[in-house]
Amino acid sequence: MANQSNFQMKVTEGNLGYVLQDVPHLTDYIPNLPTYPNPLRFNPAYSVVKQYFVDMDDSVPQKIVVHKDSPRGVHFRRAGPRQKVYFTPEEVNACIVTCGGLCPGLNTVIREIVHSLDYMYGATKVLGIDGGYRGFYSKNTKPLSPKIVNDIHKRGGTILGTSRGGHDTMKIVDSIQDRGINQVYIIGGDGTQKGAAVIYEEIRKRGLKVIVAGIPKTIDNDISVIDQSFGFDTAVEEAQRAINAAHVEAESAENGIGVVKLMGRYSGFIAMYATLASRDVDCCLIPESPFYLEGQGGLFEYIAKRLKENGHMVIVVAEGAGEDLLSAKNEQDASGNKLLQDIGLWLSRRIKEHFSKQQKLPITLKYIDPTYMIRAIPSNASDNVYCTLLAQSAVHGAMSGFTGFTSGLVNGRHTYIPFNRITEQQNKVVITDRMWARLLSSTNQPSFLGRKQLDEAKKEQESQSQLMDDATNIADAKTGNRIKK
Ligand SMILES: Nc1ncnc2c1ncn2[C@@H]1O[C@H](COP(=O)(O)OP(=O)(O)O)[C@@H](O)[C@H]1O
Ligand SMILES: O=P(O)(O)OC[C@H]1O[C@](O)(COP(=O)(O)O)[C@@H](O)[C@@H]1O
Ligand SMILES: [Mg+2]
Repeated sequence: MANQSNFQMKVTEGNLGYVLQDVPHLTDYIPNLPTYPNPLRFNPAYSVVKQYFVDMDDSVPQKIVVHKDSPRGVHFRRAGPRQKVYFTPEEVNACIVTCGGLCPGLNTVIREIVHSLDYMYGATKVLGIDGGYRGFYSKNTKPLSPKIVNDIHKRGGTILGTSRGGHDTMKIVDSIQDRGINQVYIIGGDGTQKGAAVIYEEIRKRGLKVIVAGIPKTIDNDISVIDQSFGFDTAVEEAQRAINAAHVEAESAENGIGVVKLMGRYSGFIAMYATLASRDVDCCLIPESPFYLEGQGGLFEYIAKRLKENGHMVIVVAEGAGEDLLSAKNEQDASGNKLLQDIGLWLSRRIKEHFSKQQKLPITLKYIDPTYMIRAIPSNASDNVYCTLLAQSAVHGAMSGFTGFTSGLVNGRHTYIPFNRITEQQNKVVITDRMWARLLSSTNQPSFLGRKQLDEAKKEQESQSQLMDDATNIADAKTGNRIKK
């Protein structure tokens, strides 16, 4: 995608190294907007809650582990309802769009946006955009009401449909303007949030009273800043069924090997957590940790060892793992994401060839690819609650006039995160971190890394956190705008 965002983050500094990386507000570019008392004041469910409204100055720290003398660091605006709102119920004309790949919980988020707008704020005009970004300009809208969406959280997928590619900023904003839409809820991953950022900028350029609110979606958990993405918990849980099947198959055969491929194009979180949860996995391969097959310390040597020790083994491989081992095709999907070859199939073939032909050790290998089955299921109970709170936060933020934000959980608190922080880098498993060490110690697999690679990985991690700290600390105190180095 060629679109580049020029998102200018609002930064406020306080005492003791406190930095608020704030989100835009309608009043930043439209002065003298009328405000109204939040209707939740009169809502019997919420009016009795002490301090239900969030203080304008509440913020949530990005880092919670700090040292005695260290600066307080980056904070995000705390999500939640404010005393004043910037829309009357009759005025709200909202729309919802889902983009990118499927993820458990999409329907729950749609449901809860519609319900929150209606039951909390009395806003009844909500449109569904059909089939992702291109639906804004190429398809009819679908009216959404609490009744229409009432049961959708029990279904997988998205009732609105989704797509990759098709992001045409001008056509999308023209459509928003022509339809008189004033709240745009955009549910999607890193690509989608980049698209949302450019839509917000164009809306601001045109001076429109239109909110752009993002809700982060990624089954791969590859969105940075937030604690975890919705649907991830469901995916890890569902992956257990495939791993169990692989284990049963492997255990029942002489020299049985079960190979399970899980999603994770650039980030191996599903594979890592599914492995840690299962305890039946002997080896987990992820994109962040390169591996090799032959020779000392390689995968074949480890497989031979496990088969000798235990008679069977289970391998979990994330779809983006071992990319350097496969011949590159350089193909992309409509959104510009790399199209990957099937690492699971390739690995299974190579293992069979090695053991049956070269080692003359008869093995029985079963390859299970549950990827789309995992992604297509409805969200589990805890993801449903999470989706509900994310959707409610987005609606509170929009009604309070905040815009250009993604609603996300940071250290267990709901926040509004500026788009640029969500899109600037991808969340990846850090192989020099404790979690990957826990995994290595639970499977006892080789790290496949030499001393040199470990040092390089550590250096890269240090320079990344240095970059983050630099970016965080440099802010123009007068204008509150970020200064680029
Ligand atoms: N840099 C970008 N600028 C504008 N739109 C983008 C950008 N990257 C992706 N998109 C759009 O966002 C949508 C979803 O992106 P995609 O990468 O497929 O999924 P995800 O949002 O799940 O990462 C697509 O319609 C795509 O055209
Ligand atoms: O076949 P599709 O629809 O392109 O989806 C496959 C990809 O979707 C993902 O699940 C996640 O992609 P997004 O979060 O970018 O939508 C990847 O793990 C996977 O490679
Ligand atoms: Mg993506």
